[in-house]
Amino acid sequence: LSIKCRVTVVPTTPLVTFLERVQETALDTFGEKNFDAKLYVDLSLKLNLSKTEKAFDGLPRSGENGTVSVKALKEFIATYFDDAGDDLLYYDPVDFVPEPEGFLPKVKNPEVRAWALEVHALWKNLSRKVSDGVREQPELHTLLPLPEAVVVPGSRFIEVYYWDSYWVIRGLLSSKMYETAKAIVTNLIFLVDTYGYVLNGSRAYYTNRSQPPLLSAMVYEIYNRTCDVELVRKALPALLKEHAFWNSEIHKVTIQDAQGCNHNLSRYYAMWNKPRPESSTKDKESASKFLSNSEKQQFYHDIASAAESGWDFSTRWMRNTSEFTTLSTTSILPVDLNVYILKMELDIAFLANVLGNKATMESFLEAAEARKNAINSVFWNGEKGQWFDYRLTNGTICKESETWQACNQNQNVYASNFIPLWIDLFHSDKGFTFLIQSA
Ligand SMILES: OC[C@H]1O[C@H](O[C@H]2O[C@H](CO)[C@@H](O)[C@H](O)[C@H]2O)[C@H](O)[C@@H](O)[C@@H]1O
Repeated sequence: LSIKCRVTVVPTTPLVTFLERVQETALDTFGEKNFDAKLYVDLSLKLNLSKTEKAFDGLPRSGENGTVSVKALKEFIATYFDDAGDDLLYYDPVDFVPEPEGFLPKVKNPEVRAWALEVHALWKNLSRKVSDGVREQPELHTLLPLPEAVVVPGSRFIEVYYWDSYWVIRGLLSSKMYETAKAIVTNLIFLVDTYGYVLNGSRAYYTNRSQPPLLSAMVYEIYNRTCDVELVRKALPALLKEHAFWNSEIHKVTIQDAQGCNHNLSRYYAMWNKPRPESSTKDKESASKFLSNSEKQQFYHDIASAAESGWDFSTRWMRNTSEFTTLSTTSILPVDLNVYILKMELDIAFLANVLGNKATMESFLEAAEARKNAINSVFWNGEKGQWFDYRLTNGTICKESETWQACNQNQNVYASNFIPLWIDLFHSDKGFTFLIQSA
């Protein structure tokens, strides 16, 4: 009756595959000290891929392992590639002013205000625009051609990230930078239109997974500040598509409670079963303990799914908390993901109402009610006053449904056990009352 869940794999680009080879060679040549695998998959080509590959294959190699010398590899990289980050240009955000009018009116302490203004000034440092070259010849870049200006997390993360954008937007709204906030949402909608979901980040090697789904929360926050109905009109179809993605066959799991009631919940489930290109050398080393190809593939799938959770990497996803190779992200129903999807359902209902679309509003209020019940039936633990992640008995097997067992709740304490308190719906009962009483 049960069948093995197939892992859908979203193929990457020939450029990413080639850059992984360069990455591996660089590790052999330059050694582990200060090695950052991501740097190599962020390089962009100066010439076309076949010419570059030909030159790479022609590099002189020596010794048993065919090592390339430091000098030859440095020369090859300088000749054939632009530096990582060269394809993203510094950008002056249109709505940035050094001290916005009405900035954080409740913050009176002068030192805290000065610090807040320093943080505010970071928006200028972190704003970028994808260069025209990426749009003209996308095959030379792993950076994706987003249409609008972007705000990047910074440091080695020189592309847009999905869930980082939520906090970026919260900050931008405090800084009164509404246009920049809307541009970020436009980019994320572009990703949904192009791929069917918001990618982990705007790189060709991130197309196989998403990240904690907070797009609806971004639209909701912006609408509350700006009352921009056009933004809502543009966003709603993308939000409906994203909701379908997180409830798709691979993400959705049904749990039957003791009363025989079925509850649908979602899990992280990347569409990938190979090393992550941005950390390929590290992932291969971690997987070297497994002998069979299918065990390796399962492990890679769970690594990419942990990256999809935004919690890469936490003991939360491990069967044995001291052994990384027991990572089993896809066999866990996470509290936080389901709360984000519940929030998405409530936001969609709210936004549909803004557009006068009553049918969508009603169907999403119903979906939210069902998920709230599922969260309380499957995750809530009255004795401990928390919502716990739920371990599936056999996550890789697709069954019609699985019967709830108390022993499958992971009773370790993580911040995510309290995420339901983010949603007003949970304030009147359970954890909130419990926390107030304990306090
Ligand atoms: O701030 C950006 C993100 O940084 C971390 O994850 C990202 O880097 C990983 C390795 O380079 C990659 O595998 C992962 O998919 C990326 O999202 C952090 O864990 C994320 O929470 C954060 O969004």
